[in-house]
Amino acid sequence: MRIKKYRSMLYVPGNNPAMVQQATIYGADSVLLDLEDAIAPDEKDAARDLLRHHIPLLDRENCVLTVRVNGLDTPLGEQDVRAMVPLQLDAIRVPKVESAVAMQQLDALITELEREHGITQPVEIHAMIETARGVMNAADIATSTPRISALTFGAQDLLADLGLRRTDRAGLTFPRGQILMAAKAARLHVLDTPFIDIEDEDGLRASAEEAKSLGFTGKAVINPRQIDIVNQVFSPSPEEVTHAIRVVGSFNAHKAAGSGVFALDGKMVDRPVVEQAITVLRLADIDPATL
Ligand SMILES: CC(=O)SCCNC(=O)CCNC(=O)[C@H](O)C(C)(C)COP(=O)(O)OP(=O)(O)OC[C@H]1O[C@@H](n2cnc3c(N)ncnc32)[C@H](O)[C@@H]1OP(=O)(O)O
Ligand SMILES: O=C([O-])CC(=O)C(=O)O
Ligand SMILES: [Mg+2]
Repeated sequence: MRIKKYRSMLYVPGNNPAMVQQATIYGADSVLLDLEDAIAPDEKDAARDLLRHHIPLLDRENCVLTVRVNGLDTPLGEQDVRAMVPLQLDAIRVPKVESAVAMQQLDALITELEREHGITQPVEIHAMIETARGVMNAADIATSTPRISALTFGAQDLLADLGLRRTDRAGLTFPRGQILMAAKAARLHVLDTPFIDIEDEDGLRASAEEAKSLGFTGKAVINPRQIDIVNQVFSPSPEEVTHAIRVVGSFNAHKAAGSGVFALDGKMVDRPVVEQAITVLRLADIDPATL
C-alpha cells in the first residue's frame, strides 16, 4: 500500500481549470482541491462540476488527492461529499468542524456512498479545527471515527472567530497546542495552516520550521513556489539520517550485549532516544527493522 506523505499540501482553487490540471506536477506530497473559501458563492456549482470532470484525468502516482468540501452545516457540504466520494479521493477535508457527532454523520454518509459506488479503498477524513468551539472539542473530534486520519489547524478562520487581527499571533498559541495534543493523543497526522505571504521565503521557512518543531506532520501551501521549502523543512537532513542509522545500529548491538543504555559521541542513548531516531528513519523511508 502507498504510504501517504503530507509534508506539503497545495491548495488549488477548484474553479480554475488551468490550475487544477497542473495541480499534481509541482512536487507537492498532496493537492487540496478547494470547493470552500477560495470559491465565490455563485461559482460553487461550476467548481464542483469542474472537479468531477478533471479529477479522473489527474496523474495521482506520487500525489495524495484531497478535496476541501463546503461546511457540513450548509446544503453545499453534502452535495460536495456526494459528488466527490465516487471519484476515489484519498481524503475529504472538512472545514470548521465543531463536534464529534458531525464527523460520525459524515462517516455514515461516506460509508453509504462507498457501498453504492463500489469504492474499496476507504476515503479518509481530515477535520479542520478553526473555530473556538472546534478547539474546545478537538479531543472528541479526533477520536469520533477511525475514518479521521488528520486534524488541521486553520489560522485565518480562527483569527476571525476569536475576534483577533492577523498580527495577534499570541492568541493562536493555546488553540494550536490543543489541536496538536488532540491529534497526537489519537495518533493522527496534524497539518499546519498556510503561510499566506507568498513573496516572503524567509518567513515561510521560519513558519515551517516552527511547525515542525512543534510536531506538525506537514503544512498547507497556497502557491507552487512554496512547495520546495516546505518539503525541505519537513524532510530529515542527510546528517540527521546518518546519525539516526548509527543510533539504531549501536542500540541493537548494545541490546544484543545486554545493555539498554550507552553513550554515542558523548550523549546518552536509551529507548526514547532510539524512538526519536526511528521517527527520523521513517520520514526518510528507511525501515528500522533492516538495521
Ligand atoms: C485561508 C484559506 O482558506 S487558504 C486556501 C484557499 N486559498 C487558495 O486556494 C489560494 C491558492 N493560491 C492562489 O490562488 C494563487 O497562488 C494566489 C492568488 C495566492 C497568487 O496567484 P498568482 O499571483 O497568479 O501566483 P503566481 O504568479 O506565483 O503563479 C505562477 C503560476 O503558478 C500557478 N499557480 C499559482 N497558485 C497556484 C495554486 N495554488 N495551484 C496551482 N497552480 C497555481 C499560476 O496559475 C501560474 O501558472 P502559469 O505560470 O502557468 O500561468
Ligand atoms: O488552515 C488552512 O488550511 C486554511 C484555512 O482554512 C484557514 O486558515 O482558515
Ligand atoms: Mg479556513
